[in-house]
Amino acid sequence: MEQQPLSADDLPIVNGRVYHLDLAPGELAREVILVGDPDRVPFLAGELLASRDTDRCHRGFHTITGIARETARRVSLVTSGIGAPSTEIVLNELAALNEIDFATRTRKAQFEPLTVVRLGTSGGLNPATPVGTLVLTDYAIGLDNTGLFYDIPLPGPTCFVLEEQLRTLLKGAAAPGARFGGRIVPYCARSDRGLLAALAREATELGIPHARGITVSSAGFFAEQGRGVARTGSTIPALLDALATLDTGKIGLRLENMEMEAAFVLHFLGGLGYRAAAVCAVINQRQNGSFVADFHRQMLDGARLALRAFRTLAANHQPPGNATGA
Ligand SMILES: O=P(O)(O)O[C@H]1O[C@H](CO)[C@@H](O)[C@H]1O
Ligand SMILES: O=c1cc[nH]c(=O)[nH]1
Repeated sequence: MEQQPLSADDLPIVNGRVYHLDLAPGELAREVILVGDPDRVPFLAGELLASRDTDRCHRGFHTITGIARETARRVSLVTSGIGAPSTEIVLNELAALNEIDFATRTRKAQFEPLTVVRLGTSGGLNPATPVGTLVLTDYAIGLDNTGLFYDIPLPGPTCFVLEEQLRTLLKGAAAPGARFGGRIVPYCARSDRGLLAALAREATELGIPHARGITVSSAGFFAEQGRGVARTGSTIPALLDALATLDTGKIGLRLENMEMEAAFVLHFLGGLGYRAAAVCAVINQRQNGSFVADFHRQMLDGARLALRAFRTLAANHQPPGNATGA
């Protein structure tokens, strides 16, 4: 059946470029490092790229594409902005750049999957994991509702168990009489297994302090992460204490960190059949209140892991591996 072209409203394209990122299709590499902070893009580009072919900045979304010095492979450094709603816009536009023929506004008959590593900062939930550690996300629990608008099958039975455990925990921890108690719906996603394994191997090989575990992706930074700064009430004031009691049982993984984008990235890109994983530095310990503001070293380490993992996957011609299994 012939495809209906996407309308100008479905996919806004201005002067041949996607509306928010201001990128044209040839300006995106198939391998992407996605960071929250736009300033991280020129920093990583300056440290890691031998040359650049694209440098665009629009609405705070900075993108630089070029050749990585260490791997001689083309990579795009892309800004997600903060949180799932901003990330949703960015990932849809990346997918459109990869899949849509801008001349006909129809989906190409064939396209290669993107490989995306989210590289960010996070708050530590496991007191045994020191500040400065890179957490490689095995599973991510989304507490934003952006992910719920994408009806993507469960990636496996472990995600089912984690969703149930978190749903029960959040419902039980809500403040008595809270208007929205029991109405925060968690969803679970996981990193591409091949990409995660490659990142872990590289981290071990390079001697970079790292841990693997579960990441909680919140809808905001303050009440959504258990910070009681505002003068309003909170639906789950004891969120951190509640999370600390979670026993994932047989799964054997701990909650390691809390940030704001990983779950949506893994959920959405996994649903497209793309490869995605998340690497986030622990920059503070939520249990003891510490916070460090200089994490350049960790961002460089994380980006190197991603570049090297991209090279390994390409050498092995490994297809995305998130659709089946646990
Ligand atoms: O360092 P980035 O990638 O922005 O990630 C973390 O930092 C921001 C909050 O300070 C959120 O985006 C959170 O996910
Ligand atoms: O505590 C933290 C630290 C970084 N990013 C977050 O979202 N939370």
